[in-house]
Amino acid sequence: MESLESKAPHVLIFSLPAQGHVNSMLNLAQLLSLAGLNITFLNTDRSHNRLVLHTDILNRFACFPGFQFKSIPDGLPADHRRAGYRSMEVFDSIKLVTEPLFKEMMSSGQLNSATGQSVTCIIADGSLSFPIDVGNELGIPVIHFRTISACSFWAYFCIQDMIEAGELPIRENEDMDCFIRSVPGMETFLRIRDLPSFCRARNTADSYLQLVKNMTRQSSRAHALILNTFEDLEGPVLSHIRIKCPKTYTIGPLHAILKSKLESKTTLLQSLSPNSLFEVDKSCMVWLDAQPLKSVIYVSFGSTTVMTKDELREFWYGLVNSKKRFLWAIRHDMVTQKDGEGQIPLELIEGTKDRGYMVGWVPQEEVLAHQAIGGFLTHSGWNSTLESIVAGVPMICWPYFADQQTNSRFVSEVWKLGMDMKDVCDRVMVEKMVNHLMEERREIFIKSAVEMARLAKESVSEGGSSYSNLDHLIKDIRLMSMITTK
Ligand SMILES: O=c1ccn([C@@H]2O[C@H](COP(=O)(O)OP(=O)(O)O[C@H]3O[C@H](CO)[C@@H](O)[C@H](O)[C@H]3O)[C@@H](O)[C@H]2O)c(=O)[nH]1
Ligand SMILES: C[C@H]1CC[C@@H]2C(C(=O)O)=CO[C@@H](O)[C@@H]21
Repeated sequence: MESLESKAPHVLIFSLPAQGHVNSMLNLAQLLSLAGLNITFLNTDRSHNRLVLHTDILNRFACFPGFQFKSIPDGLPADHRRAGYRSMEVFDSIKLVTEPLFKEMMSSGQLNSATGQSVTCIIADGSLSFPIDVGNELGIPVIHFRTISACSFWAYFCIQDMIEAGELPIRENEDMDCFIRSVPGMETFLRIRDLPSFCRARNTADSYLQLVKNMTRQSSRAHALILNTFEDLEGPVLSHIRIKCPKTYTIGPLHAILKSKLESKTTLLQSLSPNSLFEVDKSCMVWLDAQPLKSVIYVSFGSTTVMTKDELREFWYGLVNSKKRFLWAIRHDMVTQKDGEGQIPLELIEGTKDRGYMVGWVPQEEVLAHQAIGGFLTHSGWNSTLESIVAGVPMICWPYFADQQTNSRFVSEVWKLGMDMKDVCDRVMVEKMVNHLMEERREIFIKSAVEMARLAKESVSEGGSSYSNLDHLIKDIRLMSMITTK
């Protein structure tokens, strides 16, 4: 006779080594820990070491007795510049080095909890498919967590259809403003230039195009799919995704749901701090305190974007010429060739002294929530987009790569939360966009930004869609730890 035996749920969470991924996966880990689940968080050695160096992460999770960090090499040399398209090289090294080690760690029990309990469920980064195979071999269910938007996930998912319809590869001299017809639900607004950047490959055999096409389809093989989004934002595209991945849990914005859960546990509120792989410089908060209400445009291109010194100069001139105040987070490795000290034109230095503040890495969530912030010039990374939405801050989008090209189209054309300046980088355009966002067209954007922020907050409050979906996910994880015995 069959009976059900209950094992305490022990979830292994495995993140890709990139800021945008580690950030949202740690937020999920904290939420599941708050719900009483035992969690092992597997990071790469480098991500783990940087988190320990730049955050209070060990302290923050110390209050959860069932929580532990583990780490694994990502196979790249320590001095590898993990920025720009070179960040994609981690997929080769993971295949070569991390994948076999992961199999070994899983089968030898090295990832068991501190009390020796084995893993009952794996939540793997949706850009890694080998954990699904390992889970299948060991009889452990695997949930994919893709840290991008539903709209870009769906565009990736349809790459094969675009190839079969002859829309990819993009032909030489193709009009980039032509609409794409083979991404269901997006026929009336998605242009070629809005496809994830990997779709710009001239050849369908391109290794990155193949990689993102294949990895995305793998999510259908997972037990479930988690997306960091909410129903009111991406409902229509989610109904297409659910045809392929029926159990799709939308539980975002994760940073907001975590904040709302922690607010009800006042003793834990201090555990709300950035999951940063970079050293956070908080000096900008003092500068922001001294700026008038909604007067500052915050500029950041995230953790991976790189740009040439010419592009940097165009942005800089555009900002200074706009005569608006600006706070600019410039990572030390963002510019591909460094300018000589003396080459910065005096008018830029003067314009910045008067109205600007530049810093390496800021506490972004705090910055966006500051009353002095009136706009965000962003690369449209998904975390940044969600953080801006929750803060009700309208955006100018300058997408760099991957999902960002699709996110920026949705921000401007579908959600009307700002403007998209993809594929253009000149000072006149930057100046014009900044003035439109901060002044001329401000009212229109603010109206939709305020409404979307309200919907986002509603979704993470008790009774909201993300709030309930998180409860369902937790129930699902608990159910998985009930194993059938003879
Ligand atoms: O000075 C800064 C700049 C950024 N951030 C934080 O860093 C994160 C950046 O994440 P995101 O906006 O998603 O950008 P990327 O770091 O570029 O993230 C990668 O991962 C994302 C999620 O998969 C993808 O959407 C992006 O395209 C991909 O580049 C956000 O939480 C920001 O709050 C800071 O704390 N301080
Ligand atoms: C390195 C990038 C390729 C795929 C990942 C991604 C995704 O589509 O999930 C988004 O941005 C990146 O960090 C990853």
